[in-house]
Amino acid sequence: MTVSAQSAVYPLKAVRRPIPRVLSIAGSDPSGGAGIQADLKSIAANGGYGMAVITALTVQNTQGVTAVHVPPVEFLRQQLDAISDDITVDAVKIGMLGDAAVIHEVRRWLGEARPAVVVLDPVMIATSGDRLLAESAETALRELLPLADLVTPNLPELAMLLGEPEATDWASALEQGKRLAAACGNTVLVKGGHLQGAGCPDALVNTGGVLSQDVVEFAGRRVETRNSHGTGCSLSSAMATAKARLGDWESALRVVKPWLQEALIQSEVLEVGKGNGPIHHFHALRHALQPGDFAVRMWDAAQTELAAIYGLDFIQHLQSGGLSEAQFSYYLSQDAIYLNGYSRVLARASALAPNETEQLFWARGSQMCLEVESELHRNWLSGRQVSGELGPVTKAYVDHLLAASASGSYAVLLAAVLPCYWLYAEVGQQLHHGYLQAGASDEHPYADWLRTYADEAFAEATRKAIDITDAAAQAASPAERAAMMEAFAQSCRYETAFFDAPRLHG
Ligand SMILES: Nc1ncnc2c1ncn2[C@@H]1O[C@H](COP(=O)(O)OP(=O)(O)O)[C@@H](O)[C@H]1O
Ligand SMILES: Cc1ncc(COP(=O)(O)OP(=O)(O)O)c(N)n1
Repeated sequence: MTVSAQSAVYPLKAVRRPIPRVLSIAGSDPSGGAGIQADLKSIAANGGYGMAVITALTVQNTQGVTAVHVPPVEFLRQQLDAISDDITVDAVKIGMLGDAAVIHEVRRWLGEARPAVVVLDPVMIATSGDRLLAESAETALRELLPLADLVTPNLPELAMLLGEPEATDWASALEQGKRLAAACGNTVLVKGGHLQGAGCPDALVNTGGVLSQDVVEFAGRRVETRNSHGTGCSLSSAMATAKARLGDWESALRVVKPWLQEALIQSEVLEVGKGNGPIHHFHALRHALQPGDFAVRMWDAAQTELAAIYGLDFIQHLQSGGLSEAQFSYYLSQDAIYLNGYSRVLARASALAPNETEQLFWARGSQMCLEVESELHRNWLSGRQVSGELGPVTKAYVDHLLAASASGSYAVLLAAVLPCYWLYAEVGQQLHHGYLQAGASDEHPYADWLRTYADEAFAEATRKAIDITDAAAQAASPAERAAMMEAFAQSCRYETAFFDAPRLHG
């Protein structure tokens, strides 16, 4: 028996360039939405290493192009040679070329360097209507087309290259795509961006049998936005990158089209310029959570429940002293039962803790719950007429905590236990403050209880519990963070229900 490079049971894909080295030969857009600036972002966002040789400088923003400067072609050639003499170029994207001299120089270089993948975006006129290619250079550009593997004209460019009127419907656009592909002997990416309607399709067209069929269509929804500056540049450089990574044009467009669609959808967050703004190339990048960020999110999520708690009869009557003895006793008895369950859950947090400091913190919390429970029985419940039966809210709350503890996620468990620290400490401070402001009378029937709320040790433990939960969120995956928020919000709701339970069940 021999060991084979291929698995007999699993068809391994051929190894391709994991991070392709992609060169953009294009003009500069100082506003960053199109040209080489867009290409470099697009290449990086699609998993490539980007390089750029600048053909022309434009004076441009989101409102249009006001000037173009084409540097000497000798200097362009030096840049191209500097790259190909040193670096293996896995794919090239060609964009704005400016004039015929630049086109000839790029053509000569392509003939010598022979990069494996060449995508040509035949940039002629910007969406703003400004010329990016001298009229006299159109013939030279047509002659360059056969040197590309993929050509990506928009509909006005497709018409111009064929010398035909611009297509106004998708079927005619595809027919034009076929004619151009046949004439150039390569693949044409026909783009539906300039059509009207709710859809925005694209299609790969090749009449030479290279694709799975002559026309491979990719449906897409039109995004309602003005921010389409540089979509053509971004698409062509993304295609060059994805082709080098994935091996064929169809696989490439299958990943690039949804990426571009999302970049258009998310473009609003960038707020760049007063005209046609850029797309959001890095929409998939989530910013790393900073210390304190998750605590803020939890605090925001707790606001509705805190407001509800402050509005409860139980809290207002506890504050004023008008709370019935029966309701207060019910609350104390359920608190004692709850603390016993809560203690077990904190012991589980201690067992899951990643380090000794946190292990000790939760173990101390667990022990403290049992001490407070026995204190409740010794000092507050003895002599009171209470049933000691498990109430429905207490049961539901403890069941929720046990479920979080059974999830096996330390972070989710902490998010579930935190409201009992945080909301209780907040409510306690408010009640204590109100009691002091009202004169801290010894005559208040719940004076002894209200005084216990000012416990600084508990406030300190709460701050520590928030810090630990916040740090656990930083280490958690996005899905785990979502589960944390869910667990936290549910416990907040139970905190409200717990304070309201004496009214309903007491
Ligand atoms: N409003 C839009 N919604 C969704 N996709 C769009 C939109 N505008 C353009 N696209 C996509 O952007 C890419 C570039 O299209 P197009 O606008 O036709 O080219 P260019 O930017 O070269 O003028 C294509 O994949 C097209 O489908
Ligand atoms: C420097 C530069 N190159 C190309 C373009 C055209 O960009 P494109 O992606 O074709 O689309 P619009 O920006 O015209 O919508 C450009 N503007 N600048």
